[in-house]
Amino acid sequence: MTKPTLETLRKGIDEINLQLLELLNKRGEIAKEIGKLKEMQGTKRFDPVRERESLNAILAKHDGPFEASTIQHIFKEIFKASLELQEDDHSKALLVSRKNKVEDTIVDLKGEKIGDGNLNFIMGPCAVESYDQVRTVAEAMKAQGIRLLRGGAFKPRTSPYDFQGLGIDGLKILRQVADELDMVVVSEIVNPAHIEMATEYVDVIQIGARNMQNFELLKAAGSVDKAVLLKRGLAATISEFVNAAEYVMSRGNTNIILCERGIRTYEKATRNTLDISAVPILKKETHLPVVVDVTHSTGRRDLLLPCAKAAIAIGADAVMAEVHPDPAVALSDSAQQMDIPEFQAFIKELKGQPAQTK
Ligand SMILES: C=C(O[C@@H]1C=C(C(=O)O)C=C[C@H]1O)C(=O)O
Repeated sequence: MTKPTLETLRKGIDEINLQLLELLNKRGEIAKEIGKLKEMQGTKRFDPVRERESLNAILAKHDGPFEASTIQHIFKEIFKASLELQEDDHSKALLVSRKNKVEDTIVDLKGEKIGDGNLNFIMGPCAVESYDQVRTVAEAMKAQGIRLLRGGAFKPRTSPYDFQGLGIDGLKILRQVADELDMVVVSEIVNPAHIEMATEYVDVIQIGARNMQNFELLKAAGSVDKAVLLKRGLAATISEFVNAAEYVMSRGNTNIILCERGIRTYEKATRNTLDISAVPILKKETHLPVVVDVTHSTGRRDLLLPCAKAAIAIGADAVMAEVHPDPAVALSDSAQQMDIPEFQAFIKELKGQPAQTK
């Protein structure tokens, strides 16, 4: 008897591959038929009891050379794929997904559009400290044609002993200044019970990175008629981020702006690592506008401009950054806020950028 050669052995494998392929597809067709029957009967597609019985029957007949656990794993994958075949594509696509809506969502904030192909800016102090502080920054913004005014009134700080924000008084200051100068208020809300109250003062409810998976807050924000700016969590994957946006949209609120604000990595040179590739991924997978917060992602004033340029070049709909009349004495984030001359130079430089390619 001649020993089989590598070539003949591989030929055997090739034939089996094709048999497996044919059998898998035959099995898939049957699973689809079963799916239709279940649809008609109104029964659940996933049937763990049936899967357990099938696995037991398979394992009872199993006799090497693979480990039983390996066989179980392979068949479980087949069951899972069969189950997916039974679910129709539309019911699986998220509301925020491009599969569900091909056109870009444009969020219109009192005439300021985000997501219409033109670059916009969301600027303002990290935290609202006083009327004069907000008014000074807002006037400087207005002079540059920027109307989207951000400012924190409820500040989720890492330390409970750091400045926690002025709360409702801070929202009132923002509203007053915005009304005086015809601007739009973007401010973070941290408590689901505050959402209703906030709608009186803010035009955009910001959900901060630390609350990206605060599902009760997401649901509350999804239930009101106010735009939501949702920041990516510090350690959230893109899929988790997209699902957080889905929580908001599932409650009926379609005015959502996504914000990439850097993620936590091992790198210490910046406060967070700006995940710039998240921008085109989010734009491809969802129909929502995407903003890049260059302040929190970098935590460094010297990196604001280059990172904003990168954000614009890669297709961000808006750039978010913080401005304070005197950053050195700011009650929060003093190392990363721009003063007013720096802000003016920043905008001048960015407005000279070539138009983004879409
Ligand atoms: C095909 C069915 O639907 C699902 C898929 C299964 C499979 O691929 O074997 C088993 C049970 C269900 O979770 C079925 O119910 O028989």
